[in-house]
Amino acid sequence: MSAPEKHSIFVNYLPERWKASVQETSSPRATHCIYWQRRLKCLASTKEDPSTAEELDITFQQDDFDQDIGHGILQPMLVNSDVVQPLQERRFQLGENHTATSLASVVAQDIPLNNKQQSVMKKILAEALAWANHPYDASRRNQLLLCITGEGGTGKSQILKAIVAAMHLLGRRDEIMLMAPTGAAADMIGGNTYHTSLGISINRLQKGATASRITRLWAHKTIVFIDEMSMLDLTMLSVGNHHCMIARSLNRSSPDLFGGLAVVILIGDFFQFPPV
Ligand SMILES: Nc1ncnc2c1ncn2[C@@H]1O[C@H](COP(=O)(O)OP(=O)(O)OP(=O)(O)O)[C@@H](O)[C@H]1O
Repeated sequence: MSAPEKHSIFVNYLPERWKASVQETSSPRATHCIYWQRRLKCLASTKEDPSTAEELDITFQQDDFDQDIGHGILQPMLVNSDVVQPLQERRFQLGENHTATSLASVVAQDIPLNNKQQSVMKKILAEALAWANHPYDASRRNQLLLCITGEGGTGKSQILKAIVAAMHLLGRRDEIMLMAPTGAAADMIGGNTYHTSLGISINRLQKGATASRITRLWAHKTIVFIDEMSMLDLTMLSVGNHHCMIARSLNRSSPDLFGGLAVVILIGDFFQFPPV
């Protein structure tokens, strides 16, 4: 159908009192503009002018507006993925006597986890629960050193996300250190860079201030995640380990890694990014 034909059909469809002004214009685009302008004006004045309301009712019978939502205003609506239960509700579900298994199943309601992810998560949480409120004790401590690897998209970060959520439920989110070798990778997990977290700097003048900040940062930590591990070479890992040992005031002869934190987790895939 040609544009003028469409235009005349459209004009015929309009209420009588609008036709005159619309017919004065020859362009279909201009007609549309006038039409919508008038309708929007009518929407705003429906209450004050009953005759306009009547006319609108007739016009809207062939329209795709949903009048139930009130004056055609679009309302924000929740979709399924937005319906996340409030923290308090999840804590109530969890109860006082929680275990790693019950904690994992509560978290899995919001963050889907497959069997492998769940078992890794339970292992980490069991350790975190066992060491809650315990000061470092080298004679008792058996560090959990974990390496989570797999191709991109296999759900490694999902485990991290679930652990953070679980610790948040327990009110122990602050006990997790999240770091990655680059700013972009650190951003992805809501953490800091490896260098910032461990005070690794080439600027010697800042050393004193950095040392006290790092000591405070690493106090009362239970779990450390190092994401994108393939981007760290052995030297950088060793430097980080050394800085952490100092920050946590660990005896230098101790065989424990990363300041003797209960859980040390490296995540990544050696087939992805090489050391930076
Ligand atoms: N068990 C699961 N059920 C449903 N979706 C999942 C599950 N595990 C992970 N996903 C989804 O799959 C996608 C990839 O997961 P994730 O980012 O954890 O992979 P990854 O192994 O960390 O990838 P990369 O190495 O690229 O960072 C994400 O959108 C995540 O939400």
